[in-house]
Amino acid sequence: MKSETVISIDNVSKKFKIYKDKPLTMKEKLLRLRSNDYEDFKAVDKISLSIYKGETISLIGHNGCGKSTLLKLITKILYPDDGAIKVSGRISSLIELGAGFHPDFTGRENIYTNASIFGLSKKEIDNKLDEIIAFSELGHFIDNPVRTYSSGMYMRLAFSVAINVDPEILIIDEILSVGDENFQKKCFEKIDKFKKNGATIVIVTHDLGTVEKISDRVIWMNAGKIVEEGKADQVLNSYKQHMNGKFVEQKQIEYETLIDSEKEGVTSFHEAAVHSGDGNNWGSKEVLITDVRILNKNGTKTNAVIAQENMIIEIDYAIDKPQKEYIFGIGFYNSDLSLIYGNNTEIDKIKLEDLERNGTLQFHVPSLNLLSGLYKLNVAVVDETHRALDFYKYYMDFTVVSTDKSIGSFSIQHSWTIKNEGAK
Ligand SMILES: Nc1ncnc2c1ncn2[C@@H]1O[C@H](COP(=O)(O)OP(=O)(O)OP(=O)(O)O)[C@@H](O)[C@H]1O
Repeated sequence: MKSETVISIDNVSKKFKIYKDKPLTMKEKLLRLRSNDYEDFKAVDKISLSIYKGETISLIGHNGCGKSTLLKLITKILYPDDGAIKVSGRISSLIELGAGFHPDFTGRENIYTNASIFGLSKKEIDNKLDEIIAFSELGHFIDNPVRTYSSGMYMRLAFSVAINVDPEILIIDEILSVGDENFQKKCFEKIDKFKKNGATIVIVTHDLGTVEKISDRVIWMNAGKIVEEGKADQVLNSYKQHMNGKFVEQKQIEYETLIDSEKEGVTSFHEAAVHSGDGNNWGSKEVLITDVRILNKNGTKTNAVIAQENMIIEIDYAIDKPQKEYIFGIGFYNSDLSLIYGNNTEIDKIKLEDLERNGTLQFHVPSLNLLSGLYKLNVAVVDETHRALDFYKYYMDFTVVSTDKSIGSFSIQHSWTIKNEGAK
């Protein structure tokens, strides 16, 4: 594959100005009510990359990491502050679609002006016209001014032109937002044809399924830099793990904010369960569950955990009336409210007889085998006859994020093999 380099990006940087307090109105400008202070922000930071003829490359990364800026630098919509980009071959881009359309011209007229921007002669456009119109599915609307088009119609026309000019290099930014499902399917078929004909494709999309399907190489960007590049499954796996970590971090912040507001008098999960009167808490109260926490692998209280990591459920209790024996239990429910896992100290043959008046029990999970989703936690203490002392149904919700995309609730270690020889 590593044949001819068609796009060479050499130590390229692009910065934008971020205004701290930009004057907005004339009055603010005249009276200098706000400063015009700004900071330089590097959207693309010293990137070097060679893209080879016939490769399909996907750029991935979270919002604002510089993917679109890099595409715009390749297509010369923007120019780098530093470094150099060399492109060899006819390039067509599906970014800023329809930017060159004149609103008063008809769709047909705009095809001519737009396709000529891509370097096609009048004759070449004549030959392609029917194909472009048919692809756009605009029918007789093609002879109406484009200002009368819906945004979807406008995009379809722009897309049809860009994709039908036989580019050697195709640059695509989030095409999945163009048109309905059938139109998108058609676009993908067309892209597939390009690929088979040896065109080079650079695509930006958040649709990781598409990335996995079409890419020869994936480039993961963060804060204007390349974090990792390589084969799709390898880079996507690192990226998904990173994104799961970010998701959990965000959840953690939300959770901590919630805990802070609880301190300020907002009802806790625990109190809510007791006082809601919706039947989620019952028991004789001779033994009380006073608090329950989920701790992540760092020992931090949380309501979001990463699959395959260590998790601990801590249960604080207070004994009002001592019992002959205590059985503590937990249960996990999925979002359909089906019990997916339950365990208690009796099942595990742990006899709890002479407990301190106040104490804490820990339920250790060295590697949580749940799939991504929202789960509910039940916690209970009962006596040796299973009489409820304190029983919480749905004590709290917790989120699990997993890189395993299997369906259901549990991750199961598995492999697929195919046995051909001798199979009947
Ligand atoms: N013309 C501009 N002026 C100022 N800042 C800009 C400009 N264009 C982009 N930026 C900033 O540069 C950063 C990178 O933007 P870019 O559009 O390249 O990100 P992206 O990775 O494509 O994001 P997304 O996935 O949301 O499309 C962002 O912080 C954005 O706000």
